[in-house]
Amino acid sequence: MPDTLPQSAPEAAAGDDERKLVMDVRGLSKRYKMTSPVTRTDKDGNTFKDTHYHALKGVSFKVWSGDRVGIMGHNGAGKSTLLKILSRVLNPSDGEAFIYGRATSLLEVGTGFNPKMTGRQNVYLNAALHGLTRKEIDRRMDEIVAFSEIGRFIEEPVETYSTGMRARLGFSVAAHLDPDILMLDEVLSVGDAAFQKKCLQRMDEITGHDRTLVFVSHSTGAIRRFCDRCIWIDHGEVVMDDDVMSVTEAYEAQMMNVAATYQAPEKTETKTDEKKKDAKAEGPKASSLLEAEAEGPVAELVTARVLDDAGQIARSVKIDMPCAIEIAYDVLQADKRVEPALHVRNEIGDLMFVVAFTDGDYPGAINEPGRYKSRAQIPPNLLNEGLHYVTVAMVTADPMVRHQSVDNAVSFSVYEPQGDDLQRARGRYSRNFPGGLRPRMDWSTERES
Ligand SMILES: Nc1ncnc2c1ncn2[C@@H]1O[C@H](COP(=O)(O)OP(=O)(O)OP(=O)(O)O)[C@@H](O)[C@H]1O
Repeated sequence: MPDTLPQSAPEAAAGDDERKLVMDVRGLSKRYKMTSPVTRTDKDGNTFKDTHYHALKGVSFKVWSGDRVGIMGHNGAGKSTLLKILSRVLNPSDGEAFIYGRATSLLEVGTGFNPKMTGRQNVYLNAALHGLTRKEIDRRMDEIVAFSEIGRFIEEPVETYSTGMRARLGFSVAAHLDPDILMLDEVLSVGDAAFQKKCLQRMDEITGHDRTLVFVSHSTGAIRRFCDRCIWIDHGEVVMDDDVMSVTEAYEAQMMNVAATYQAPEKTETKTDEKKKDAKAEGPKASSLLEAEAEGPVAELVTARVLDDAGQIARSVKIDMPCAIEIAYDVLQADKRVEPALHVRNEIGDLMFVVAFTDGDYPGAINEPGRYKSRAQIPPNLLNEGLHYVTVAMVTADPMVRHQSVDNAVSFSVYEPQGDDLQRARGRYSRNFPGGLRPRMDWSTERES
């Protein structure tokens, strides 16, 4: 049980990979002492009083130079505890974490500020603590101050700074220390995503292909934007460690119920009341809003799928690519003119848009019984980043009656791929876009004078 974390362990400095091993985390555990004990059951079924909270339970992983590792998990999963241990702010109860190379954690830099000293003095102090000589600091000082956007406040004591200003200066120092490994906790950068991006761009500049990033976040969008690998921590344990898309998709499926496919439940010969009760059970809710119920159902959704631009089922779609909602449905009565409709909501339930049925191949609408398949394409550069839930409705026109509505039948997340392709709707705006939509408009500009 080590009291301190060694900065390096010589026997493991070279990895079995072509790239260098920069972080070797072996069986890290952390138990916090609690004021009130909890009752637990051991594997033999015996109960006992435990005065510790097990925030991390045997976490192991390796990081190689150039990895950009996202660490994600629910509130209280143990992410910050892990980062604190890696930053040597906290000792583990068990296990070891070897770090090879110069690691900088925003956690250390930001929290290391002396409130009575000016911003400038703190930059000297912190950079010196990280091994920079006075000359090196002098050379970088102007850049650090400019990058932090602190302006003349750099001569004021840090205790007069807002939380955001303190975080910006912390970022700026961290980003100018030329670290081999940069560790960031998104929680500390709340409020200014532009700055976060700037810091990561700076990482790219200074470390080129050997950059290593460990980035803690709740946001699958941020992790996808900045990382290529992701470790999912749940209740203090690593549940998945893989490429960023596989892990974030699995996380969204489990934690946010994202499901790109819907299959109608098997039909049973139950009474209408029981059917309604069934519909309230888990999963997408199917409700029959039936004026025509006496005549039996008019149309029923059978399947729904979210497809990417290659026609594959997709739980996540790139913001600058089209995707499609494909539905199969049974029309059960003649001469009803069935028209499917889609309602798309974002993750906080705001209605983004409603799509009516405008398929020109069926000008007279669908009025023959049978199974139909329709596909509606959502254009690229329309939806904002984040989760989207699609409700599918079966409607008849003249008069307008909604016969079935399957709430949140399918869902998917829109994400922005990495890179700086200005064809995307982002332009040069680096913050998270407010608003439900993020359309790319065709601008035209003429010089008038
Ligand atoms: N000093 C402490 N004493 C006791 N329990 C603690 C302490 N610090 C953290 N914990 C507990 O350990 C667990 C993990 O906390 P941690 O901050 O690492 O989680 P997290 O994944 O970073 O959460 P969040 O996403 O909310 O920031 C939580 O249940 C928390 O209440």
